Amino acid sequence: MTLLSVENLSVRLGHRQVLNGLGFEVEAGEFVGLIGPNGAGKSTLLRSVLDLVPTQGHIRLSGEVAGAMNARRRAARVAYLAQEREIAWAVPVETIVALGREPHRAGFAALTAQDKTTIDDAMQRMDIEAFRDRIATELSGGEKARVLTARALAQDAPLLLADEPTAGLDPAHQISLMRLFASLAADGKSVVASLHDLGLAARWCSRLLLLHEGRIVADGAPTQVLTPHTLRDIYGVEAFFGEAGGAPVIQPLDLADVLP
Ligand SMILES: Nc1ncnc2c1ncn2[C@@H]1O[C@H](COP(=O)(O)OP(=O)(O)OP(=O)(O)O)[C@@H](O)[C@H]1O
Repeated sequence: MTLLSVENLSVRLGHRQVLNGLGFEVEAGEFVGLIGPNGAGKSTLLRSVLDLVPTQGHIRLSGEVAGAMNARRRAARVAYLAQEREIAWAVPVETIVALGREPHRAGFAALTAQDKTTIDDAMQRMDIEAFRDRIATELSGGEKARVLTARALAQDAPLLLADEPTAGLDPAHQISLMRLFASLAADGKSVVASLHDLGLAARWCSRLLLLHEGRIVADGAPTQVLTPHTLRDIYGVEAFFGEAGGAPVIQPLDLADVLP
């Protein structure tokens, strides 16, 4: 089943043409890494799906035109983790995570047993149970990131869009998150995550979309997309390519114009 369909998507912000006629589909069960250098258009692409920027083209969520949906209907189909990790409200962590259940609740109805189970599950997955009663604004950057990810998970939408979800996380929590996203995909959901860590992207994503200057320049399996050629041409780096435990290992080493 196609959870996201993007056709001929263009976005202009101010005087800049940020996205240029993008097209791709995301099927249920995919963990797609959205990669590309700074300014390539990754956040803008994710924000387009949420109708947060003016777009031209066609975006469908589970077959339905995204722009025509009200916020509640959209939230039932797609959860979004924004790049900004600020939490404005000085309320307990659990209250922030519970906001993820809003699209499933009628008005100010109390949380159901199902809501509570989903919230507990999201907190456990993000390893934040220990500080469920702490005030969210008083947490560290990485802890806040985990709280906001838990909120997106609690939304329990079939598609999760995450903007640099591993930023600010320590290595163990980065790997846990990539494992979690891979397991969500294995359960039939889809995740599209923008990533700068090419090693994590290569190892855990089922597919990579490489953006450059507002266009998709490669789309496919990680080893097809991340080649010495694309790393040099698009990122301007030389990298080590290897393999461990049946998955690719990619480690950028130096700037392409520095190495002999
Ligand atoms: N409101 C805006 N007005 C004008 N240009 C903008 C606006 N927002 C973003 N841009 C430009 O659009 C381009 C793409 O930005 P975007 O944030 O989508 O890139 P990105 O791939 O997510 O980058 P990064 O990896 O640095 O987060 C950038 O050149 C940026 O300067």
